[in-house]
Amino acid sequence: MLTVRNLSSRVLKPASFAVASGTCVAVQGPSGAGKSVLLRAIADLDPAAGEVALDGRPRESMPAPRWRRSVTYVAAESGWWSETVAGHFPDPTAAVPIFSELGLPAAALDWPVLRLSTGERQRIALVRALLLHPRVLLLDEPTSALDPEATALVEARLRREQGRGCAILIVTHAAAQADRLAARRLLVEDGAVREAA
Ligand SMILES: Nc1ncnc2c1ncn2[C@@H]1O[C@H](COP(=O)(O)OP(=O)(O)OP(=O)(O)O)[C@@H](O)[C@H]1O
Repeated sequence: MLTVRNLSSRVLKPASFAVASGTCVAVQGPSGAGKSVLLRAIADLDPAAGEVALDGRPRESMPAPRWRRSVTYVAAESGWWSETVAGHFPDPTAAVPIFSELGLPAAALDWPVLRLSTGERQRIALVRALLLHPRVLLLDEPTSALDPEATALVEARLRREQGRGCAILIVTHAAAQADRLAARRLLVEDGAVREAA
């Protein structure tokens, strides 16, 4: 269970909600409303006041890198620090089965990052996060550049993550995707977060 209480920042108005293990919550709202800011604040990537806890354990009780491995943020545009795809994986062979699940060929490990399409980047960034076996996935528009087939593959994988108890917060502008994946919706408007009816 991820618990957020009075989480606030320069952009974010105090937000309180919980996401149970194995459930998915869609985060929706207009462009610039604060959806990414919310996810980044939960992941402890930007300064924010308030309390965030995982299964009752406050995030202050663990080192920040450990928190971010358990509560993993996948940005809309991820960072890359190595020339090839394989350079982003401590154990590239472990990535191969998930590549396949997401419709990526194993050969993509040898590709230079520079040649990757936006949709390939999105999926490979997701693989990086999945290999951490996080307790919570914070996904920022993870399928915005994908065709319907690849989107379906990603959604199937996310359902499996839920099945193993992962809690998911997914920012999506696609109402149909929220319907398919999420049991609840959070609406972000002008930095304020509320439960959608
Ligand atoms: N570090 C920051 N300091 C000040 N303002 C910021 C910071 N980061 C983002 N903002 C602003 O906060 C607002 C919310 O940004 P955010 O990226 O969360 O929007 P969003 O809801 O994710 O939008 P989109 O759907 O377009 O991705 C924007 O006006 C943005 O310019």
